[in-house]
Amino acid sequence: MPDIRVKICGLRTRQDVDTVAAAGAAYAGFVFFAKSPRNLTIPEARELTLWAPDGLCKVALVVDADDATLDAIVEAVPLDMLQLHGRETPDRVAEVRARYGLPVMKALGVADEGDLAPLLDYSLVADQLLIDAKPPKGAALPGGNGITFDWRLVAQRRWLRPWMLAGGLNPENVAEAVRLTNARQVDVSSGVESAPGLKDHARIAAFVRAARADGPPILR
Ligand SMILES: O=C(O)c1ccccc1NCC(=O)[C@H](O)[C@H](O)COP(=O)(O)O
Repeated sequence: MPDIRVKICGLRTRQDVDTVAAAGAAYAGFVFFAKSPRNLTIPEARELTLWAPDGLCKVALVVDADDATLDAIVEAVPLDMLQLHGRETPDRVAEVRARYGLPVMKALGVADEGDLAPLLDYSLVADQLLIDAKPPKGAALPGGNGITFDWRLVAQRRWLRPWMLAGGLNPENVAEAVRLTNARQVDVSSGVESAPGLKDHARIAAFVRAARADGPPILR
């Protein structure tokens, strides 16, 4: 079975970064969204991304960020990818990609079949797609809410670009999610936390093992 690539999102400390790298995750996500318990300032993110080892893909997550905000982030923080997690249009995705010369992953929320249609348009302009659960009405955060969607909607699906499954994944359910959907990449945030914004290092290691082994998690 080909390797499953794992993204752990919402890292806030050097220990988080070390744990993610040691566990063998491929991507580390850093959140720039003031309302999030995982939010980082630009200097904090710079410090963590400089600390991160080579080979770990450093992803900045933004929500409907304007050029000035993105300019400030990209100027100060060494990054490998931008994740757009708001209502960015396909044109805006293309604009961001061209302006910064960085790969762009566009996140889209899914609750039912009708939410899948826009994925085609975005797959023409983004480098990757992140298929997440749609946030509940009135939610403060567009992601990181720890809720799943019906994985059968994306089971065995392919788009023009690589895609990543997200939304309510955790060490206990990720193997089943991978088995059912055939996702080759998975993303998690709250499912590896002990409290909002506080990463649980044992759960990070268990998540990566479970995602890759397609078997039950071993929590040590
Ligand atoms: O994680 C956040 O706080 C966040 C805030 C604003 C926009 C997006 C956010 N997270 C995006 C992610 O990539 C999460 O990993 C993804 O939504 C899955 O989260 P979870 O269901 O908690 O695993």
